[in-house]
Amino acid sequence: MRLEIKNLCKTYKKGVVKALDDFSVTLTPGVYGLLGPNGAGKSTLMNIITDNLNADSGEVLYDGEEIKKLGKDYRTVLGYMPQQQGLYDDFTLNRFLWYMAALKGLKKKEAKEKITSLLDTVNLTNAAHKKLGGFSGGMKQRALIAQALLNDPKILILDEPTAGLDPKERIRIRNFISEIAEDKIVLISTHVVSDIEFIAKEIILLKQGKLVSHDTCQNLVNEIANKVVEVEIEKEELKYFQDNYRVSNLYHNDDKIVVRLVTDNPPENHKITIANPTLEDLYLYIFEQGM
Ligand SMILES: Nc1ncnc2c1ncn2[C@@H]1O[C@H](COP(=O)(O)OP(=O)(O)OP(=O)(O)O)[C@@H](O)[C@H]1O
Repeated sequence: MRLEIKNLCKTYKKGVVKALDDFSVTLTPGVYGLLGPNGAGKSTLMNIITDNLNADSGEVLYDGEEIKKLGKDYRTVLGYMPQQQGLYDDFTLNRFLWYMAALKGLKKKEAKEKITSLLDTVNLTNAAHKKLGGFSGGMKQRALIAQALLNDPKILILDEPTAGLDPKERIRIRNFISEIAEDKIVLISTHVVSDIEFIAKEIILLKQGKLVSHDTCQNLVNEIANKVVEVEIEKEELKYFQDNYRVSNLYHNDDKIVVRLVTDNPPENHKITIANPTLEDLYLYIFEQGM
């Protein structure tokens, strides 16, 4: 199974805003993390992949066939969790899931089984008869994930699935995504590096609509080997370092401060220790400009 995304371009406001700029990548079963800052083009890409938005040019192919031509056949293999918006606040969760199951064309028996098991999976069985309007942010996220899985999709597109979740829920959802990903193509967009650092087989880095890089987390962080350093500084020096370096972390050590920097040019005249780079360091290296 393959999803080929080829040379996508998309602009808004009559070409003034370039949201996607010749973006290409091929996905096979497994989890992909789509990482980029606000406005990078993540939602635009997901909307095109889910056929909710037309690209200006380029195409998306599912097993060699254009998704536009596949139409309904493509929708039956697709699960999409959009960002929280327009939830049916007056619906109970149960009614919402039955409604979504009907839209996806599930038979009654199939829908009943699926809804029961998904409610358990997302830990919302006890809330099934409560209205969505009274749900917390985390509960809404879990309801949206459940609806995306109703048709047992082969391609699962998740737009910031852990936004608004507390750490316990975040871990639960992350493990669950990892578990179900075996025979699916799962694309997760996020700003939160830890959501995908350990479960993604590849990370796709998107900046101003352009593909910066896509590779395993290990290969990506290897690109900044020797560029991550811990430096012991005086308190008075902190502002200088914050203004002139990418500071990915800092902590106090007696009367000194230790700053973690991601840099091509480590400071001289300081005690420096080379540190093991993380995906968060890489994110900062790529997306924090002008340093
Ligand atoms: N309907 C629209 N009309 C005009 N400009 C838009 C529209 N949708 C998105 N944009 C612009 O296109 C660019 C990409 O936006 P997009 O929402 O795809 O990015 P994103 O990476 O998903 O951002 P976020 O993380 O904030 O959701 C941004 O500059 C955004 O302002």
